[in-house]
Amino acid sequence: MRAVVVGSGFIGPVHVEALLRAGQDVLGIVASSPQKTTQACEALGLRQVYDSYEAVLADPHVDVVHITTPNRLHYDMAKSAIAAGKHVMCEKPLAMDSRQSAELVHLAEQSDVVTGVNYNIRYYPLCREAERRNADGELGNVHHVTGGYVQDWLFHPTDFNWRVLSSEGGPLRAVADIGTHWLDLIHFITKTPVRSVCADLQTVYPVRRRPTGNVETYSGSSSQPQSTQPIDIDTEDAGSILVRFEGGAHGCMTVSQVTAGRKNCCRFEMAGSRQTLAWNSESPNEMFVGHRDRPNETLLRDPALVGGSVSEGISYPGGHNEGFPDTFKHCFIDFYRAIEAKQNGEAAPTPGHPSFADGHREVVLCEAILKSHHERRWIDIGESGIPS
Ligand SMILES: NC(=O)C1=CN([C@@H]2O[C@H](COP(=O)(O)OP(=O)(O)OC[C@H]3O[C@@H](n4cnc5c(N)ncnc54)[C@H](OP(=O)(O)O)[C@@H]3O)[C@@H](O)[C@H]2O)C=CC1
Ligand SMILES: O=C1CO[C@H](CO)[C@@H](O)[C@@H]1O
Repeated sequence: MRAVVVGSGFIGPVHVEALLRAGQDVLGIVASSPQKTTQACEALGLRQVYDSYEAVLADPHVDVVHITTPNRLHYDMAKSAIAAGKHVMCEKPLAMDSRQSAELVHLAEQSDVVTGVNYNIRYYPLCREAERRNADGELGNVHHVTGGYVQDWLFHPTDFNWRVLSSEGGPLRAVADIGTHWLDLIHFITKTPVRSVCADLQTVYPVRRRPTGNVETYSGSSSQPQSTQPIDIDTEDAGSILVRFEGGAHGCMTVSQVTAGRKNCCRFEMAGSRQTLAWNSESPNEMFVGHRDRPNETLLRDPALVGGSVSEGISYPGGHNEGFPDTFKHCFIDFYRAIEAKQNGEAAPTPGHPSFADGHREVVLCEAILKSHHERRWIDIGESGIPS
């Protein structure tokens, strides 16, 4: 398969590297200007310098596009890629609102292309082992799930990124940007949808200082001091969200982008009727397995120590640690297998890559969370996906 990545900021190059490690052919990367495109292609050793996204879509040699641009561009770019007959791997969140994400699901269903949303955290091997333990009944009935996703890269009021503006990233920020990773992960492990939410969101800095130049994600600590101007912030820095799952399990998710010292910490503790599982993305190669009547265990990521087919998603032996970039590689391996299966008229492999329907579910949850916060009450999400 021949892929092109769109967006050359923080995560675009991660897609390129993961694709190359997954054995795919990457033709080029497209940035926001011809000059940046040339620079990015040179830095990554890519041969094809496209003038524009339109030129990518017009090129019959391109099979797949990876969309890694700011959130506000996902809908239009994904829609035009589907119309051009390209397979699409889109970064999360899938779209700015559920009208857009529902339309993308519909367009994908009507097309012959394979589509996906990069909820990569599912691809940490021990998260897959948690999914297997739940499916095989080792966890028992899940009573409740706690945890969330916290970071510190927007800790100072002088930290700035397009995500803090609802016009660029969507009306929810911390919840959409990182909370949806947690919600997707818990859904992946439990296969149980969230049916109600009760949210309390917090904007710690209602005004931030915006640098007058461009700022790439995570560039805050390394960038030179520059001139800034005050800007009103209309998105949340943090939030506490109670959830109720279908079937009655309870949950509690915390999100924050202003928690000093937590660099990129997605964690869960899942209490089942037979055991408890706890995992943290900052030490992703170990998982706590809690017992009531015998000593607790620490399970290390090791292909020899996991069950079912989980070892197929592990590339290195125990002790040879895997991390963030490897999750992209494994997500893309699954995605490209689904493309191959479709082309051969075979069923898609299971459990499969995160789909546009998964992406839409997360956008719907974001809307329910925002509604709950505004109306200061529990909001139900029905089978139809419409919050009430
Ligand atoms: N799954 C994951 O783990 C992660 C997912 N993401 C998601 O990826 C997306 C991008 O995030 P991130 O990389 O952090 O953001 P960045 O701002 O670092 O990068 C986005 C890039 O897109 C470029 N861009 C803007 N408009 C266009 C255009 N029309 N055509 C081509 N390129 C364009 C920007 O260029 P310029 O700066 O010149 O405007 C910038 O280089 C977001 O949706 C985010 O949620 C991000 C990080 C991790
Ligand atoms: O996984 C991730 C790490 O942090 C980034 C910045 O908040 C997110 O956008 C991203 O999805």
